[in-house]
Amino acid sequence: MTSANVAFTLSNVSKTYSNGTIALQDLNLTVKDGEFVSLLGPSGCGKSTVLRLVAGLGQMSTGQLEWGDAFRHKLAFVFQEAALMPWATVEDNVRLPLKLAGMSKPLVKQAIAEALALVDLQGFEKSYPRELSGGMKMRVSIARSLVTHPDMLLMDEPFGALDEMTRSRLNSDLLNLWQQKLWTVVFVTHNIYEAVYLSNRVVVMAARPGRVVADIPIDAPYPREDNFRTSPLFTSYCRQLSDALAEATQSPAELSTEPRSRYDVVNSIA
Ligand SMILES: Nc1ncnc2c1ncn2[C@@H]1O[C@H](COP(=O)(O)OP(=O)(O)OP(=O)(O)O)[C@@H](O)[C@H]1O
Repeated sequence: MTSANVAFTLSNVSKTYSNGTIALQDLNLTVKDGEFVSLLGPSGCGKSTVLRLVAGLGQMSTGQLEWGDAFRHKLAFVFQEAALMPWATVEDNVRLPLKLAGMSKPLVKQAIAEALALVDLQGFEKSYPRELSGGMKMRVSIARSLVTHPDMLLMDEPFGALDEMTRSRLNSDLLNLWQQKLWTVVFVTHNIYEAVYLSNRVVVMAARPGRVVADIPIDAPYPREDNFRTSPLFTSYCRQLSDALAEATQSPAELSTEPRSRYDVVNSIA
C-alpha cells in the first residue's frame, strides 16, 4: 500500500486512562482513503477510544497516528445521541458548526440547504427536535456533521438507539451518500448485520486490553441492495464475525497472540 492511498495508520497504540484502565494495548490499524471500515467488539474493548484518538480528542499513551500524504483529514464526528439543541430549529442546529467557524451568511444558508437535502430533510428547516422521530433527529445530527464538507466521518454507534427498520433505512442512505461523496468512514457498532451490510472491512476488537483480533474484508460489490441482506454471502460473513466476536469475548489467556489473518478468515467462508 502506498502512503498516497492511506488515510491514517495507528501504530502500536496504547492508551491507559488516568484511573489506570488500559483501554488499548499495542493496537495497529491502517485505514485507506475512501474505505468504509467498521470497528466491532464487546462493550469496553476501546472502540470509542480509537475514534477519539483519531479525532485528536485525547492523547495516546504510546504509539503514533500518521496521516497519509494525500489525505486532507477534515473530520466529522457523529455520536450515538443526536445531541440536538432542543430550543433551536433544525436549521439552527445544523448552522452551529458554521456559526462557530464564522462563515458568511449567504454561504451558510446554501450549506444548510445542501446538508438537509443530503439527509432528505427538506421542508423540516423550521421544525424543533421534539417534533421529529428518532431517525429524523439522527438525520439532523448527520446533516450537522456534513455541513462542513468533511473527508472523513468518525461515527460512534450512530444508529444504536434506533429501531431496526429505521436503522436499516439509515444504513442504506448512508451507503448511498458514502458512494457519492467518497468519504472515508470509520464506524463503531455492536451490530454484526450492520457491520457486514455497510463495510469494506470489519475490524473485530477484544477487551482487557483493547486490541484487534480479526480484520475481515467484506468482499461484496456496492451498491448493496436490500437483497444482499438475505444472501448466503451475507449470512456467511455474519457467521464469521459472530465466531470472531465469540473469540473476542474469551479471556486473553485463551486467545492466540496473533490477530487472525484476514485471508485465513476469508478462506474459511466456504
Ligand atoms: N475517560 C475515561 N476514563 C477512564 N476510563 C475510561 C474512560 N473512557 C473509557 N474508559 C474505559 O476504557 C475502556 C474502553 O472504553 P471505550 O469507551 O473506548 O470502549 P467501547 O468499546 O467504545 O465501549 P462501548 O461499546 O461500551 O461504548 C473501558 O473499560 C472504559 O470503561
